[in-house]
Amino acid sequence: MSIWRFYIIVRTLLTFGLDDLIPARFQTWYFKLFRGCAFWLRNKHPDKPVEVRLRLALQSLGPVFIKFGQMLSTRRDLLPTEFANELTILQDKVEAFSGEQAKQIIEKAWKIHSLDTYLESFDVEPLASASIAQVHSAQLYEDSPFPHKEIVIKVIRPGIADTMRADVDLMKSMAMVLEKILPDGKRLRPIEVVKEYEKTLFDELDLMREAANTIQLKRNFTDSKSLYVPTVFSDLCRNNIMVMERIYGIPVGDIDALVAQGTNMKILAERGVEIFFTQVFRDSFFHADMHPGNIFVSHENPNDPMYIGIDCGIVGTLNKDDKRYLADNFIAFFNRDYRKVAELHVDSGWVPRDTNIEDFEFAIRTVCEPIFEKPLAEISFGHVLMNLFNTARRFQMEVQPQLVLLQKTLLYIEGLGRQLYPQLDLWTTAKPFLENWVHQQVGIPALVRSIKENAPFWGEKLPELPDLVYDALKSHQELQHQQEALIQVLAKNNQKRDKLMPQIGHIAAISSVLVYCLKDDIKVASGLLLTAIVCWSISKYRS
Ligand SMILES: Nc1ncnc2c1ncn2[C@@H]1O[C@H](COP(=O)(O)OP(=O)(O)OP(=O)(O)O)[C@@H](O)[C@H]1O
Repeated sequence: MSIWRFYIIVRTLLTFGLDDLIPARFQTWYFKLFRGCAFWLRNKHPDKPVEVRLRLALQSLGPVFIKFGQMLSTRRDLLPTEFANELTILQDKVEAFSGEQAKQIIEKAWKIHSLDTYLESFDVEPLASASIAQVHSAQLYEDSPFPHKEIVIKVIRPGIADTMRADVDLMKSMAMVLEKILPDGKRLRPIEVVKEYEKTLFDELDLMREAANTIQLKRNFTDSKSLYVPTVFSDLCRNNIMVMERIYGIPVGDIDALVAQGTNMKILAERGVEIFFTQVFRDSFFHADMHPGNIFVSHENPNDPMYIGIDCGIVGTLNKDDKRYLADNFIAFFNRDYRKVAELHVDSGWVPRDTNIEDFEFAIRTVCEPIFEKPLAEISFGHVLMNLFNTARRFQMEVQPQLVLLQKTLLYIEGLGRQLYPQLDLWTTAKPFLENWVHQQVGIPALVRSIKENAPFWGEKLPELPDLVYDALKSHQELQHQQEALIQVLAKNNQKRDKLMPQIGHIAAISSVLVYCLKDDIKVASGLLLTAIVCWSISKYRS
């Protein structure tokens, strides 16, 4: 851990007066003494509210803290609303690194001496520069084996992995301290929050992963009229480099340009919601970094507009249970059946079995009923989900990260849809997707689907079937032989046992006569005679 970096962080936090966030009872006399002596670390922004100071401090601490703040802004269960609102406006602005350096990184990754080997030209001026990577445009040779000449190359910022590692380690240490000193430390789980963040952050560093995600998304939307995903040239991709077709479109946030080219805004807004629900309920694979910088609209066919999606660094995947959870809850919600929502949570084991259903139902009703004061068309699914998660967490539900990612994406999509077309009726657009999915899960369609799903397995096993039948018949025959042999052995044993009984009977009868004649003992003689009678009777009964 770098002492200097630690000092910078402490200095930033103090000069933005964030020690105000430490509860009074933890502001010990030695802390106050230190604070008083450190005159060069005075709060330089006393006029600003503390949430604004927090945002500015994170902004000045660089990419790792900026992205952390952005992630925290979606955790309204952990942060007060004014803090969460403020953190949503954190900007990921960083200075570009030199184009020459980008060239060297690419040459090293491709193991070539000069980019001329593959590229006709390379634009040293970056197209865009973000905290983790920078994007350059380039042109391939006319006769290159790749399908597009105009390409972009995304290059990971040099040294960023080390900076991120050092910052995340420092964050973890701070989280440990916070968990101990904050009165609400146990509930806020700062260590877990940082670990969750660490995973997302380091995933973004691997561009092979992003390339694979992009290829998957493109495959899912092959021949789609709604979404185009640029082609990735996987042969040229490396962990720190990604090469893809260059796309030309209107950034989705540029409403004026969209209107100017005569885009049908209603269809565009509806398609955004449709694409999202198709990804969730059909593909179980969704783009989870839907900020406006990653979404473009094609110049072609403005009346039948098509989106272009880039940057699949963060994607979410859902399993069957997650989808069931979403569909069942949404439908119960829109029927305002809070009891059902509570029961679903308990029956499925999402909240502990001993949860008081009435309390849970009441808590959900309290947060959701005000949402339904609005007309159905204006309701935000994202807010419904957010309120549900926050309530469920109070009842000890561990909300899975993929569901949090989905809820965040949903908020983006809804915001975007309403920005494009304020009258967008979300419920009408989304309902068919939910109902269709639920319909697919029960009854005949579910049976047909299950047969379809298992068909490849049976198709694979079918050629082996005659051999399997032959083997089964053969072993049945062998078993029959073994069974017959066994019956014979048992029959022999039974014969022996059948002879034994009368013999014992005879011996007992003779002994009875002898005992009576020689010993004159009537009791023993009668006992032996009785034994003889029993043995004869048994052998008689068996035969
Ligand atoms: N295939 C492409 N064609 C044209 N421009 C592109 C392409 N890919 C990326 N860009 C440009 O580069 C910008 C940044 O790309 P991208 O979002 O992939 O990078 P990033 O480092 O993940 O950025 P951020 O974290 O801000 O999303 C885009 O907003 C877009 O302007």
